Amino acid sequence: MRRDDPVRVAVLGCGAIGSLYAAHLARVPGVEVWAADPWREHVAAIERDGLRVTGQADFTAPVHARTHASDLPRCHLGIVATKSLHTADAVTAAREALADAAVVSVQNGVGNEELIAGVLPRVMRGTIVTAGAVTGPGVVRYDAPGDSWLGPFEPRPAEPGEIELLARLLNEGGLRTHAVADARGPQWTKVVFNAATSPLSALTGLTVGQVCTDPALRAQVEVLIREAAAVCAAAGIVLTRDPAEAVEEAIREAFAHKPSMLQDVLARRPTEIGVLNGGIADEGRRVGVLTPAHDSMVALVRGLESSWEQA
Ligand SMILES: NC(=O)C1=CN([C@@H]2O[C@H](COP(=O)(O)OP(=O)(O)OC[C@H]3O[C@@H](n4cnc5c(N)ncnc54)[C@H](OP(=O)(O)O)[C@@H]3O)[C@@H](O)[C@H]2O)C=CC1
Ligand SMILES: CC(C)(CO)C(=O)C(=O)O
Repeated sequence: MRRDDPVRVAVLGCGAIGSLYAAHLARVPGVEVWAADPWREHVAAIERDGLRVTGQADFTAPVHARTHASDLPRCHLGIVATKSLHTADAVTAAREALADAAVVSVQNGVGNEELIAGVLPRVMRGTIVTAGAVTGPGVVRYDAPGDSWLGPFEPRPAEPGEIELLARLLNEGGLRTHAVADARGPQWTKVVFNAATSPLSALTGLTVGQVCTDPALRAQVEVLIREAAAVCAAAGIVLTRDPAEAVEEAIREAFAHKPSMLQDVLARRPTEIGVLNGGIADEGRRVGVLTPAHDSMVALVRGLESSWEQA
């Protein structure tokens, strides 16, 4: 990269999270953001009017958008922000644009980095607590701020300088981000929180704050946390914060947010239950810890999904 060249960042999946990260990065001088998303009206609106952020921030940023990742130029950095079910397709379609890029997953759950590394050379683990939802073509509502953590994906790591560069650009754009040497702790800490709260929201229709403040549901949240924490302990994964603290923070900062799994249920899309509670259950089997509560969540959410096919 020459000194005066823009830093080009590709964003794959320009939904809630892709839009928030694309818009914040696009307002950093010297950064050019290219988003790929199949939704034609959204892409057309972004190209025409820019990407508008409402809610916790209010600005519009110039983002290039395309419906096909094969139309993106060569980029230095990539952000994968599709749902996990679409990770493999998204990176495969973007393989030319990202052939020499360092690429991060900002998705929830486990297993996305492995899929990205199956196609692309240098990968980062990313964990984000930022929350939002797309409210119409070209517009994303920023529901709750939150830190992001970026670190190497051990089998095919991005270079430390690339991780620091992306963290610096996100910080300059207004999203507080930490470059860390080992991102597994933050990632599993978020997985535990999501797996303890998102399926309960998805099954009841309640926001994250409502789930965490309803005494009966909160008791289930605690059971799910205890089971997941036992799996992490047996697997040698060190959580970076007490999940109970994350629950309190969600009540304070994101009370009215509908978790992305609830957004999926409301839109009758397949959820990420398999990479959240399913990921914990798989790890539990690997290390010999039973996970009946997470198994129940997987069965219930999968049952809900299959009811749509049968309706
Ligand atoms: N929403 C939130 O507040 C949070 C979400 N997350 C995580 O972030 C990730 C993204 O979630 P979210 O932004 O909510 O999801 P959205 O559904 O809002 O956005 C995903 C976007 O990716 C698009 N897409 C699907 N397939 C492809 C493809 N092959 N190439 C490019 N784009 C594609 C989707 O289009 P289409 O709809 O047509 O399929 C959609 O527009 C998930 O892992 C989620 O768990 C993490 C923290 C908070
Ligand atoms: C923002 C948060 C933490 C809410 O549960 C989330 O990860 C999601 O919506 O999936």
